[in-house]
Amino acid sequence: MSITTPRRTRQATTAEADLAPSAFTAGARLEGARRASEWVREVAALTQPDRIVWCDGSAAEKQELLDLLVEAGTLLPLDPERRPGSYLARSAPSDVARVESRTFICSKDEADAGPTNNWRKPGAMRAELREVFAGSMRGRTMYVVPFSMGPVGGPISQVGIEVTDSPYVVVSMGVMTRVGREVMDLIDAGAPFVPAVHSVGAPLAPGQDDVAWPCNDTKYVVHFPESREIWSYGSGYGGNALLGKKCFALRIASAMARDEGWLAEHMLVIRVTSPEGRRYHLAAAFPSACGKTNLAMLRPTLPGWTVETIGDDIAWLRQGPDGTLRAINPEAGFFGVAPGTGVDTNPNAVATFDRDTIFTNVALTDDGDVWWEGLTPEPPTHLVDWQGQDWTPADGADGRKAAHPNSRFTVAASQCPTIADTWDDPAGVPIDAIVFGGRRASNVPLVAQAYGWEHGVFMGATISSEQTAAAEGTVGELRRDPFAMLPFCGINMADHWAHWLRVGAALDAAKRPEIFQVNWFRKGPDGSFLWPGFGENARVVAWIVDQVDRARGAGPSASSATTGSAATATATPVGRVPAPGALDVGGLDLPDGALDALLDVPVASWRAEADLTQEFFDRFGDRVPAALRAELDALRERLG
Ligand SMILES: Nc1nc2c(ncn2[C@@H]2O[C@H](COP(=O)(O)OP(=O)(O)OP(=O)(O)O)[C@@H](O)[C@H]2O)c(=O)[nH]1
Ligand SMILES: O=C([O-])CC(=O)C(=O)O
Ligand SMILES: [Mn+2]
Repeated sequence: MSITTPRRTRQATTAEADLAPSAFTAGARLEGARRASEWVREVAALTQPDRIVWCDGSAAEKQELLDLLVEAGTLLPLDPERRPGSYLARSAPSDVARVESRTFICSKDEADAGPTNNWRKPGAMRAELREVFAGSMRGRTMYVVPFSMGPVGGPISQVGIEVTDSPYVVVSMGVMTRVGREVMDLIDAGAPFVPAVHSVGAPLAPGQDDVAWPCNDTKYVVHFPESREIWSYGSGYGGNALLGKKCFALRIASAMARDEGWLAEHMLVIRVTSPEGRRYHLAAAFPSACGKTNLAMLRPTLPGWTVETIGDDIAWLRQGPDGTLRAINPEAGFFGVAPGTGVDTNPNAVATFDRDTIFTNVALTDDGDVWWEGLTPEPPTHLVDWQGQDWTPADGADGRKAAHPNSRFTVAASQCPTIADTWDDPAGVPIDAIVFGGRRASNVPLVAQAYGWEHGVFMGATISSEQTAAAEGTVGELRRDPFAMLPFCGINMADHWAHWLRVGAALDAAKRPEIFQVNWFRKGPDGSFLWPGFGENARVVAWIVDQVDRARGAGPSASSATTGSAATATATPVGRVPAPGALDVGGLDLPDGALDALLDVPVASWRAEADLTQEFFDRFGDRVPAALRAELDALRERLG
């Protein structure tokens, strides 16, 4: 099979090159096959690729592209005995994470982007893009990738087309989304699609040799929320270049969701089964590199409990015909953080990427396998690091990492041993609890339950977290990351909160999810984590679902009764935390006083935090919903 579908394979002609790039004046969502090929022609006229290839998402096409990438030096095949069907990519050292300073929301009205986004006037941005994209694909092939976010044709799903000059992006999109003819058939039949243009921004002059990881120092990740368009330039890195993921499924989708009454969130989704066989679904929002993939693949240490994976990064939620809030995972793969992912912390992830995986910016072992900090307790005696340099444990002792802190694995969700049989149900799964989290060394308790939907939205709106390596910037710096959506919200963040209040109000109280906040990252005075985390987080999950049962009057579960506690929760100013004895810590080797320290709500620092919340809210002026201002007042009252 060829990587081209003959009907659509075509050379860009001079006549096309003369066409005015009217894609830049798109006002409404593009519809239908004619508009798809017209749009592709317009982009080609602007970017001037040597060749246009329409992708069909087949296995043969994938293999052809992989072979091409190996030949180009972008991918290094790993040892087929140790890691069948797997490859290592080393990016340019400057192209390793999302570029938030170069990410733009170009709504017509600046206030619709809000103070947390970089806004540019759409017209001015279009002019700028026209310049950088002009001829940007010269000497390269432009691939046309029709993709679906969510099961193809599902009631919560959406389709898009990404054109890209990066075969690495094509292969990755094939793992992360559903690519293929069925998607093109939907578009041919008139389904509206999100047009997404990507170029690495490295045109080749005739005869010029390519580099292994073409990219450009100038980068743009641009969204036009009203016309639902995406333009990305200069980067090959996941979150900047796989446009179905953050750009579409979060930034564009958050605008669609606001207009259409649903939710697009940076959330994992899991199915939890208690020892009595009761089933629950949790959706949890943590900022980048704060534990979503790990919670999504949790292997419970509590006997009798099961956790199954629905999604690890993005959820689309919508009220279903039965009145429950239903969630789908719009993705088809995982683009997971490698460092810290090991046999001890996340054995399910390790089993997932045992084959058919693309690793980016990890280290290479002498026997043709991969390694990174945390994969095994001890590093091999020799490695080639993520930049292709020799590395020994002595370098590690000097603080030189073998793998980039934001190195990643790209792998199909279907390979996960704990994937739920409902993970790709087009109708989604009914959500019982929503969890917000962040990386906080102090103040924020291990777990707290909101006093109601509005308080829960307040919790989500006020999350702060220490910055990680997933984006450029200073790692460890504390920043507000409301709903874990700070870098991903395509609308004014305060409007996102108002939208959550509306969605909650429209749900039947008996079916409305309970809202919680968690923090796996609280530290003791010696700077080490107080909570063991990972599989032990099942203990917190068990308390959460027991609280859900109680809120619904379903009565305590037998498993919670074994902890022998009548009152399961204690009211604190920030929410209900587990009452003494209510959190099952049996068999856990916690240091003396650790549990009290984990659940402590220090009033003085929370008063200071409330003042900071007021300052934060003030940045959004009168767009902050009155209900959230009232929640801040109520918090201050509880703090005394
Ligand atoms: N201490 C501790 N670390 C954790 C825990 N869960 C995850 N981590 C670490 O946090 C880092 C990121 O975890 P992930 O689960 O990949 O983060 P994510 O939220 O899926 O990140 P994105 O893909 O960037 O959105 C890894 O190094 C993990 O090992 C936990 O419970 N405790
Ligand atoms: O999008 C990416 O590059 C990876 C990711 O999940 C995040 O940063 O939250
Ligand atoms: Mn993410």
